[in-house]
Amino acid sequence: MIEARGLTKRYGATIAVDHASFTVGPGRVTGFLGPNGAGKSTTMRMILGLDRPTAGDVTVNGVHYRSLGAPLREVGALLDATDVHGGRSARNHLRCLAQSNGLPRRRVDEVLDLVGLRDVARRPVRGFSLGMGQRLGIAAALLGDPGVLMFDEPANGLDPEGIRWIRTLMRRLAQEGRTVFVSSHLMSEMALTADHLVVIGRGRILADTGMREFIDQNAAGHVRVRSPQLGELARLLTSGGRRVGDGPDGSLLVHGASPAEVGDLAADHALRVHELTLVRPSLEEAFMRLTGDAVEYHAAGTPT
Ligand SMILES: Nc1ncnc2c1ncn2[C@@H]1O[C@H](COP(=O)(O)OP(=O)(O)OP(=O)(O)O)[C@@H](O)[C@H]1O
Repeated sequence: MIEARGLTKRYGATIAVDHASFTVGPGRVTGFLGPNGAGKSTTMRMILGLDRPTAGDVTVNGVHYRSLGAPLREVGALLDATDVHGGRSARNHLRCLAQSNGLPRRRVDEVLDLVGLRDVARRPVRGFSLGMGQRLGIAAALLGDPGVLMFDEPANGLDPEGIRWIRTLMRRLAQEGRTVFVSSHLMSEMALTADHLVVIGRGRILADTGMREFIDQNAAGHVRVRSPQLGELARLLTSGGRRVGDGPDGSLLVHGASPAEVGDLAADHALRVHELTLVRPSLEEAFMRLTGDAVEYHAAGTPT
């Protein structure tokens, strides 16, 4: 369990994290979302005692990270996977970590197996690809078999198979009852992985809610219709106060009506319908709606 109360971090005139209060509970994957510069890494660094809060407080299992007796047994974290001595082999890197944290040596081979690095365990880390480096970082996070895990952009550099692997791993860790807190900019991936979301924008917590609720509260779905009499159906819909737009491949997108309402209207006027699909809103749409005002850097021509 991670608990933040009024957590605040200032860097000079910049407020990186602004009175953030949230709880990350066990047994589920909690996604940590926010635009670039929103304060995610700063928050994670404060959880791990790497940055000192300007105000407020954050604890892991009720204790400040710096007060934990055996930190790696309580919290495993992947923050910056490149932060490894390049001349060492993967196995030696993990052995050093195990030794300095009083963890059993046999655990090193267990985690190497777990992340699929056993075959390259003797190779110097400097020759590792980005994806192999991510796996090694994850192995280090798992070394102490901790109940709380934090991953900052874990899918960074992973290929599709690797992305699926990390998703399955995180879900399994949560099913085992662990607290899993993960930041990512990959919305479609997050939609498949997280049960719960904490969303931050310009340092402030904008949402702390379940995945389904978050999407439903922040975006609306629409109905996709195909009909050989689409023009007529569109006229009926707009005169009834519905908003319509052009969809892909000559379909019509109807906003503010259910499939049943569109189907009934068509039937009432003897119009043939070839497709009637409810298109649910995506996490990406909901995220963009909520954080639109909190985005610091927009590319020219990007709708806000
Ligand atoms: N050491 C620092 N000194 C000064 N400002 C900092 C420092 N670290 C972070 N900041 C600022 O704090 C804000 C939050 O940064 P942070 O890296 O936490 O955001 P983030 O959500 O992790 O972003 P990203 O998604 O781009 O990784 C930014 O405005 C950043 O420039």
